[in-house]
Amino acid sequence: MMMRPDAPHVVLASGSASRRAVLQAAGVAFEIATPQVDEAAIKDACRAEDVPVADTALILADAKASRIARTRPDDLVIAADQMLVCDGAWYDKPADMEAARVQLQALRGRKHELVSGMVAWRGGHRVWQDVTVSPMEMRDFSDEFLDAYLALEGPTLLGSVGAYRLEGPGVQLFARVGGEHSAILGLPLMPLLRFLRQHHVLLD
Ligand SMILES: Nc1nc2c(ncn2[C@H]2C[C@H](O)[C@@H](COP(=O)(O)OP(=O)(O)OP(=O)(O)O)O2)c(=O)[nH]1
Repeated sequence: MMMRPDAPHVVLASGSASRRAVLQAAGVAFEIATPQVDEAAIKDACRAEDVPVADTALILADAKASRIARTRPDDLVIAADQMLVCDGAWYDKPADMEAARVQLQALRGRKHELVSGMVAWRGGHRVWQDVTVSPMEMRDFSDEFLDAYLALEGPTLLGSVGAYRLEGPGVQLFARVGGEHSAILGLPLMPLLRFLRQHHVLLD
């Protein structure tokens, strides 16, 4: 690992397999803790109060980090939340495969943004935050292509805010993608690794 010997204990407050895989592959040593947060209720409240999407992502990330940080004041707790916005409408992880089909049909041939909010908490408060926006554009794929994609990927798509996975055959859904690959998968590494070096976690 690329960790400093005096690094604080790092906790990823997430139940996301994608985030865990991205951080692990980056050579960061961390523990996983899965926060119990009613994200839908927070999202609904933010939508009702016209909270901007970037602020909503940070509010959700804070909710996850603070739940775990409360009992771990000395650890560095990292959390993230990713929102999908298309022409002002917010999309969420699909409830089932039919919802995944409907969502992909709504996004095809159009541009959308993935808005990732990340926070770090230590000593009972937020010590860092970042918002990264990934511009995405789906091609106008056929229903035949969509049927084949849904059959191939199956329920793995239900864990993704876009009802797609960019890695693997999901890349065929797109006309163009923008920004870091890791940001699309839910954990923007460039800003996070910069912070971890500044916070004396990773070797500089
Ligand atoms: N494998 C994969 N996952 C993706 C992709 N795009 C988005 N995701 C996943 C990453 C996150 O797990 C999820 C975004 O939803 P959330 O930010 O609410 O996170 P989630 O509830 O899954 O986990 P967490 O809140 O961190 O416990 O979508 C992709 O292209 N590939």
